[in-house]
Amino acid sequence: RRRRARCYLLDFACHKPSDDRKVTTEMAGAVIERNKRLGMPDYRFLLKVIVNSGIGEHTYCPRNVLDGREECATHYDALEEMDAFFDDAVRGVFEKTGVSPRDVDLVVLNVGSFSPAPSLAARVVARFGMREDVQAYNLSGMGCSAGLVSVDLARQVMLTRPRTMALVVTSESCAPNWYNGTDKSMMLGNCLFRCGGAAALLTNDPAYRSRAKMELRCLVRAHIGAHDDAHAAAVHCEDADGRLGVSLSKALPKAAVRAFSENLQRLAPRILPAAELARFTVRLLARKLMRRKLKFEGPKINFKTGVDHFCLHPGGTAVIEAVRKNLGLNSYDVEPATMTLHRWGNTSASSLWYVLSYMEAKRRLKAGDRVLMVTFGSGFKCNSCYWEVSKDLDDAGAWEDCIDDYPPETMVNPYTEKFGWVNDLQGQGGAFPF
Ligand SMILES: CC(C)(COP(=O)(O)OP(=O)(O)OC[C@H]1O[C@@H](n2cnc3c(N)ncnc32)[C@H](O)[C@@H]1OP(=O)(O)O)[C@@H](O)C(=O)NCCC(=O)NCCSC(=O)CC(=O)O
Repeated sequence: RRRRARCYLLDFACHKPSDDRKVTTEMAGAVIERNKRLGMPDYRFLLKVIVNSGIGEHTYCPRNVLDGREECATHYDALEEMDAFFDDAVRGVFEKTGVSPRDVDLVVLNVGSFSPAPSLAARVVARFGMREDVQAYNLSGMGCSAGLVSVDLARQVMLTRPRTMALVVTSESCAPNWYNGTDKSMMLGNCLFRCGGAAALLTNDPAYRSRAKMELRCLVRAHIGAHDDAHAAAVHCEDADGRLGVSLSKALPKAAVRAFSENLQRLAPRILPAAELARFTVRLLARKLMRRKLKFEGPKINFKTGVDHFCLHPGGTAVIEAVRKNLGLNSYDVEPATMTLHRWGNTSASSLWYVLSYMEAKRRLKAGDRVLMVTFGSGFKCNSCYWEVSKDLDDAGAWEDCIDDYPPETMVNPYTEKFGWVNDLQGQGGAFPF
């Protein structure tokens, strides 16, 4: 049973869409101009959010948006986006590892807001010619935290099956999910979410141990959906005019922190050294005895005593900042998440694999290092997992052609320079003189 409980990350690959799908400032301006429902206050709102979003000029959009068809996406558009991802990242992880699709025993796929029949997991099985006895699971509707739900599911199945090779496929569908209305909490999604995806091979087969990049030490899931405000923090819904989109509430960063502390309460005893836990207990008791009059500086519990690298979901600047403050991290610790947001945007559940890839490309990950992955998602959930790095890692992956440019000299994007004039114009309406 102990052998089956092992879970090795053999390798992973992140999707890099083709260059012609990049969302430049001009291209974003053209999409905004096309939406005739928007007025001057909406332009100002969009400008403010895009400028402060932490997103650069190299993120990717689906082809239908590029072609000006964001209001009338077809089923084919959604499938085309997924196929481009499969052909790049899924094929990529097979090529990197030399594992054949016919060696795969288990497929776990998560894509939140596109759930065709046959399922996308079945599409992967068919596209790569997998065996007839492959087990395929398809998760949807689970938001940005689903990547670790997939890892958990693969791990749970592996507990019952020795020598299993699992393919975990993680993405989000952007093509049919562009929001065309004027509800601010839903317009936010257009500014943050971008195309991306990742595929990872996990196994409990000890024969692969020496080739594995990391070994999973523990995985903890917290779900605070029983609280109404947390449940309503990220919702796929229609606005007052019946236009579909994802509503992100202003309370989302607060829900993230709440779910995070639930998660950490269970995670900390499993990953932190006894000395740090003892220090924290003493501090807690002292505070209780002094009836909370004692004031302590710094983080309540020091996660750096058990974690070398923090692989955080780049949900948005406010989400990264809330986690940074909560854990008492510095800018070096959150650099991988911040740079991922800048280069790729929020690619939902696959984001954390880009963050991990950044760490690897920067040669931060050395044998024996401990990596904490933390993701947040609708529900509201916080899932985390704790890995031990098996060897020094240096694969630049999807960052290969740009890793030396990060961190950039300035994180300021050119939106203010090009569209700052919307703040100078008076009035509520009017055309967008792009
Ligand atoms: C959107 C931001 C980049 C904006 O940054 P700013 O520094 O400009 O912050 P700010 O608070 O002043 O916000 C600017 C303006 O946007 C408005 N604003 C902010 N958040 C809003 C929201 N959710 N709905 C409606 N309006 C909103 C503010 O009121 C303000 O308007 P005014 O100027 O009129 O007062 C940041 O707030 C941010 O990162 N928010 C979190 C984004 C988020 O929810 N990410 C999670 C994605 S979901 C995810 O990853 C997981 C999942 O759910 O599955």
